[in-house]
Amino acid sequence: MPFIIAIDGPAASGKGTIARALSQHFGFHHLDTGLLYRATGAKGGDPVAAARGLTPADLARPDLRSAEAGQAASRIAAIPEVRAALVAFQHRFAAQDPGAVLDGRDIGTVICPDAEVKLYVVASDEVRAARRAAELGADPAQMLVELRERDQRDSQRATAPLRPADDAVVLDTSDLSIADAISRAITAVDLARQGR
Ligand SMILES: Nc1ncnc2c1ncn2[C@@H]1O[C@H](COP(=O)(O)OP(=O)(O)OP(=O)(O)O)[C@@H](O)[C@H]1O
Ligand SMILES: Nc1ccn([C@@H]2O[C@H](COP(=O)(O)O)[C@@H](O)[C@H]2O)c(=O)n1
Repeated sequence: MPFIIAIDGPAASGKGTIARALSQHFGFHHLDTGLLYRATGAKGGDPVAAARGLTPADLARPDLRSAEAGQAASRIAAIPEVRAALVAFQHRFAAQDPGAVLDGRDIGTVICPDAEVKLYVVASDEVRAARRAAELGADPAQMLVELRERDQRDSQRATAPLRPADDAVVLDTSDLSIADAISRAITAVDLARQGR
């Protein structure tokens, strides 16, 4: 049975950074599920058809990390048929040996509710905005508005809203260096592997 690590949390909290590090440390596959929604939103046209027809080339578009692509993703992610179209791909990905790390908004609650480890990564709004602004070369105040708008939409939608699974370990990275955040995540996974 593959070992599954589910990582969820609000925008720019550090999910992807931790997920990449865990996948390298444990030799697991990694899927940034936000990319599926970003690519769907960026395609334009009917979002349900776009989600059903996603190709590897769509996922490799160079413009997917922008704030605009994030907002477009968040809007189409509220459509239940879009989410349904992306489930099978995520399940296939998670089924790979020896294990997989998936990060997103509904991994521990909807996509992989039986994941061996569930992390819910958070950081204060201001810290997240500052980090994302530094990454994109953008204005922190503008980023704060953008992230809050996206978080609100993601957590208030009816289907698969952003929320921690009941059995998730909450990891607040506000005052943690990247190395310390990764180290805590590795410890959480090591504990779960010992108990397997
Ligand atoms: N603990 C940390 N300390 C400082 N910077 C960090 C930390 N964790 C992540 N970062 C930086 O913050 C930014 C956002 O991190 P990351 O992309 O991992 O977040 P995310 O939750 O995956 O975002 P998204 O929801 O948009 O996919 C990146 O520039 C990353 O390098
Ligand atoms: N499992 C997921 C992953 C992402 N979303 C939506 O996509 C947006 C972009 O995600 P990033 O992780 O790249 O920031 C995000 O704001 C969500 O609306 C999702 O719904 N479920």
